[in-house]
Parts: sequence; structure tokens; C-alpha cells
Amino acid sequence: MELSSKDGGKRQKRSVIGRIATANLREGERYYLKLLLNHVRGPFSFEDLLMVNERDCQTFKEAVKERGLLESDNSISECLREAVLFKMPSALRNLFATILVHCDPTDIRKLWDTYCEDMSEDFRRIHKYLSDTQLQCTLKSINYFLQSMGKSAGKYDLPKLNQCRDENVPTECREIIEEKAIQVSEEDFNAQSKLNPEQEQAFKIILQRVDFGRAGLFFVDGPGGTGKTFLYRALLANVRSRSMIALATTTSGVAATILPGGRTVHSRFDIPLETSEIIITNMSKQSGGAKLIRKAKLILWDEEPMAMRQTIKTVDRSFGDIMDVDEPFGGKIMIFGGDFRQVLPVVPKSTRVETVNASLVRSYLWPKMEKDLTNKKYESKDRSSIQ
Ligand SMILES: Nc1ncnc2c1ncn2[C@@H]1O[C@H](COP(=O)(O)OP(=O)(O)OP(=O)(O)O)[C@@H](O)[C@H]1O
Repeated sequence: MELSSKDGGKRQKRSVIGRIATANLREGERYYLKLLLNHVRGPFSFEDLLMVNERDCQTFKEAVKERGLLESDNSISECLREAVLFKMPSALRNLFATILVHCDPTDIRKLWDTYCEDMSEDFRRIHKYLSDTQLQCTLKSINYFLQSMGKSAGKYDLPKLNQCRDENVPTECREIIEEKAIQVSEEDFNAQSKLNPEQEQAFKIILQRVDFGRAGLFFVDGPGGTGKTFLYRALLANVRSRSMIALATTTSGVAATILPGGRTVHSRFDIPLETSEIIITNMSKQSGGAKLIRKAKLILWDEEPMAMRQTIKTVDRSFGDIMDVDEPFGGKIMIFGGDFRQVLPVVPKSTRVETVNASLVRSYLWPKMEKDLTNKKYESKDRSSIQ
């Protein structure tokens, strides 16, 4: 059928130029070719595109540069130049790392050469006459920021990073430093001595696993107001006060504010919003988040019944990958908690059965969880029963 135009006449047939496929900057020459095609009018051949100001460029990237089309690098440079005026060198290095990861600058070495001096100002003061140490400290510090974003300096066109031992450069990633900096309040620390018999029993069983370094999957169940949060706080305080890492996560943001150092699972484990059978979290094995998980002695997930079964599976699969251990959650000690009587996962327009099917109780992980902690026997460190 021939469509007619608004004035009722027949539509004129014209030659149509097809849509140009998109190209990402990481695709290299293909991206620059696309950039040229978008800007150069009426080229007859690839050679036409490579010819700029009567100069025969060897690559499309060179031609793009020659035509001054690399606007983004100019704006990145502008951004760093502005930041130099008011940012401390460490913040500048953080910004530089963020730009490398998220802005895909084309000429990284040029950016480095331009701002290296500003980024190393603090190290130049500390290591006055040791130019190589200044350079290595700056690179190491940038690498530290890159690592927390799952990248490393070796992947970029930067000077080679050698071993550099300097107390002014953090050796651990940001996530671990932040977690270790969480203060244990006196109230939480004293909660250990106020636990009721059920809480105390669960407390001992979980800590026993921590001390033995054995895997554990626990579910702390109980109606609202029965003291689950009280138990979590005591556990977190105990582990953290012994300079170990205990992660506090929850399904909802509100619950995360109740726990010291609490974060939502989506934020802490970088869980994609759409989870499916094949998806794992967005945490790479080299990221700071993955390092934190490897170091964590105990991971708490409160309000778990609100989470979708698929989300839990995604985290399970991701932990297995990060830990390289073929056990649930990579063999970590996981404490899930919540109350199925309160809120279940939100499944739009679902029936009661569908909602239950989307929850943890229908997961392959549910039977593997230790639930009735109060009826268990607690073993002392020499593994003899004390109850
Ligand atoms: N062993 C205890 N000693 C003193 N107070 C306690 C103890 N256990 C719980 N509480 C207090 O009881 C109240 C309810 O406890 P908590 O908030 O831990 O319950 P919850 O099971 O987490 O509730 P919800 O499921 O609604 O979050 C709190 O004020 C808490 O301080």
C-alpha cells in the first residue's frame, strides 16, 4: 500500500541513506571512522576521509585529530584544569581515575603528561629529590582508585607501575579501608552481655563458625520485635571489635540505616536491577567490592524475605565466582534474617502463590540454610559440646 502525504498527494520516492550503526570509543578505528562519516561532507572513498588539509593521514584516529573533532578530550582536559584550582592532589588523582574509567579519553598519555605534576604535588613535597618515587607513588595512588572501580593502571597508557612501598599511599582498596574504619559503639559492644537465651545460643553458634573459619548459611527468623536486630548488632560489634570485617547489608534502604555500616545489597554487591538465570552481579573479580567480600568473615543480609529469589541466586553465583569455591555463597558465613510474616517480594499484579514462588522459600538455597538455631548444640573451640 502506498501511503499518501498530508496534502493527499502520493508520497515522492527518494533515495534514502540508511542509519549509521553506532560505534563505541573502545572499538578504536571503527569509532573514528564513524566520527569522520558524521562530520565530513560527501566523501567518495576512505582515502577521502584520511586526507586532511592536503595531508594523507595513516589512521582514522589521526584524521579525526587533524580535523579537531576530538571535542571530548578537550572538555576532559578543561575539567581537570578547573579541578587543579581547588582540588587537593589526592582528589585530583581520584578524578583522573574516574575519567579514565568512565569518560574513555582518547589520548590518555597526553592527559597524564599535562596533569602529572599537579596530581603528584603532595608526593613531590614528601620525596623532594626522588623523582622516580614521586612518579611511582602517584601511579600507585591512581591505581588504588582504579582498583575500587574494577580496573588497574596497567590497562591504560600510563607509565609502568613498579613496586612502591610508601606509607602515604594506601595499600588496601577504599572499600576495605572504609569498612575497617567503622566504629563499634559501646552500646553494641555491651549488647553481647544482655542477650536472652535464644539470642545467646544463635550468637555462639554463628561466632563459633567465624572462629573456626568454616562456611555457614543461617536464617534468623522471628516476628517483629523479637530481637533480631539486637542480635545482629551484637554480632557485628563482636567481629568488628576483633579487627575483622563483618558486612551489614539489607534489602531495603531504611533497614540499612538501622545497622552500623549498613548498606543495601544492591549497592554493596552491585546487583543489576534486572536479574535472570544467567546474570551475575556487576562486581568484577578485581574490584574493591570483590576484595572486601574475600576478606569478610561474616556477611549479614537483613530483611531477606523482601528480596526476589533470583536476586539471591545472582549473589550466590557471584560469590562463588569471586571466591573460586564451589559452595553456596563461595563458602562465606552468611546470615540471612527477616520475617516472612511482614513483607514478601513485590511482584506486580501477582497472585499470592506467585509472590511466594518469587521468594527465598522456593530457592534451592532455602533447604541448605540452618534455621532453628536455638535447638542446636553449641560446640566450644575444642569441639566438645557444652550444652
Ligand atoms: N536481649 C535484649 N535485651 C534488651 N533489649 C532487647 C533485647 N532484645 C531486643 N531488645 C529490644 O527490643 C526491641 C525490639 O528488638 P529488635 O528491634 O531487635 O527486634 P526485631 O526482631 O529486629 O524487630 P523487626 O523485625 O520489627 O525489625 C528493641 O528496642 C531492642 O533494643
